[in-house]
Amino acid sequence: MEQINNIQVVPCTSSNYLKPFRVHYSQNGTMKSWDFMRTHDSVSVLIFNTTLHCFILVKQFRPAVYMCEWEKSQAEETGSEVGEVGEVGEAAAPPEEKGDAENHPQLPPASAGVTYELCAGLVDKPHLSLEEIARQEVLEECGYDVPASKLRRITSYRSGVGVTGAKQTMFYAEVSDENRVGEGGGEPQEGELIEVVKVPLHEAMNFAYDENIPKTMGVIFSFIWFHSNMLSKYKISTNV
Ligand SMILES: Nc1ncnc2c1ncn2[C@@H]1O[C@H](COP(=O)(O)OP(=O)(O)O[C@H]2O[C@H](CO)[C@@H](O)[C@H](O)[C@H]2O)[C@@H](O)[C@H]1O
Ligand SMILES: [Mg+2]
Repeated sequence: MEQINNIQVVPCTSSNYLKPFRVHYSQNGTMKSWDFMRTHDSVSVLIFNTTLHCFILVKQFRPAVYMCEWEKSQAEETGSEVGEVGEVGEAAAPPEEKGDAENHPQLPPASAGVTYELCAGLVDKPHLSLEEIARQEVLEECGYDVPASKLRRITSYRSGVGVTGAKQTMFYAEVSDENRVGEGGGEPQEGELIEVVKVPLHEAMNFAYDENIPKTMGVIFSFIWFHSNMLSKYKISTNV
């Protein structure tokens, strides 16, 4: 269980991960503007362990998810509406007054910010192919060593079309226990704290649609993709 405290929200004035802009443009003769964020593209990987017949997901604390819950709890506490974007910063009091779960048991538990996700990573190394980046993420986050050539491209899509428009490319990797070379868990020097989670194949569809399990769209889509494309290969032993 994560322990989150000393929360402090400050304006983000420069970042290696995102840059906000406003674009003005003319569409069919009408002047318009749009606020957007430049971010990195990304890769994600559906990992299926053929020895254990389970999917390998990662589970991690996501500050952005937690802050949505945090803002909701602040609004409930003060009786105000959940604010406009930007008000999180204004509502945030210094940590000694507000940001500490011990003094403020009404703060959401850390688990409110933990999500189940596909193994994924940012495309931030221009000299590497998407497959090579995906391979590294599988190794670092989940501890399986699979050659880039064994990664099968499922598809790509735009994530966050209203705000970032970034492209994510999804891969499928079949692994076995023999490919397991470590614990995974992410790169500690990058501050990554990742838990590797197994979802048995026969539980996957219930998992996908269970709204009590916080997860990304990638998990849901990829489980359905597996169901319609790969299931026949594994059907006999799973009775699905
Ligand atoms: N906004 C941010 N602020 C501060 N530090 C940050 C940051 N974004 C990344 N980092 C740092 O970069 C490290 C590496 O992150 P990854 O490359 O694994 O991407 P991540 O899995 O977070 O996003 C992947 O997964 C999520 C969820 O699926 C997708 O939204 C995303 O596009 C995909 O790359 C993080 O552990 C953190 O240290
Ligand atoms: Mg990641």
